Amino acid sequence: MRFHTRKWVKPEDLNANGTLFGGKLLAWIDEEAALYSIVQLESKKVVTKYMSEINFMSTAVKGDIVEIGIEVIKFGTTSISLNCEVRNKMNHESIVTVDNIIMVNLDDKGNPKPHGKTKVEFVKDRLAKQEKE
Ligand SMILES: CCCCCCCCCCCCCCCC(=O)SCCNC(=O)CCNC(=O)[C@H](O)C(C)(C)COP(=O)(O)OP(=O)(O)OC[C@H]1O[C@@H](n2cnc3c(N)ncnc32)[C@H](O)[C@@H]1OP(=O)(O)O
Repeated sequence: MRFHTRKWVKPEDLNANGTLFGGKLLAWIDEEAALYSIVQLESKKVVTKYMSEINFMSTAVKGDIVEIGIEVIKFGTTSISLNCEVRNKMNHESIVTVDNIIMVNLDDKGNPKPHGKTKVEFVKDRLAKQEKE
């Protein structure tokens, strides 16, 4: 799994117990899944369709640095299925895992649209290919 994004836990991210608010963490995960899908599918019209069970394993406190990892489980026809883990950057303790996030590529009318992708691509490879052409 690649951990692309780091977040710093700030006072405004805390719940009444002084630990990282779960809703904030889910917003970070949703944004990360959307960004990852937009890059992979080369489409700006991507929505979250489904999130599986969310397992909170440990917490984070003010000042902690957390990192968000995403990996592709499957490229579907209009969808992409992702797996996500958020962990403490310094000790790699797992904070939350989401086994299955389904993101769907949409057309201009908001209907599912085939994305044509079958494997993970890297932007640097796409750019190198464009340069050769
Ligand atoms: C110039 C300015 C540019 C700005 C540029 C900025 C861009 C920055 C944008 C950021 C964007 C952020 C986005 C954040 C993420 C949200 O917050 S998105 C908001 C929350 N989500 C929504 O509102 C979605 C609401 N749902 C829907 O609109 C409809 O359900 C959908 C998504 C169109 C799907 O419709 P549907 O009839 O269920 O479609 P269906 O054909 O049955 O299924 C489609 C695919 O999903 C799969 N699927 C459906 N249900 C399930 C399920 N329960 N389990 C597994 N798979 C499922 C199907 O298997 C199918 O996959 P494929 O086999 O085709 O691969």
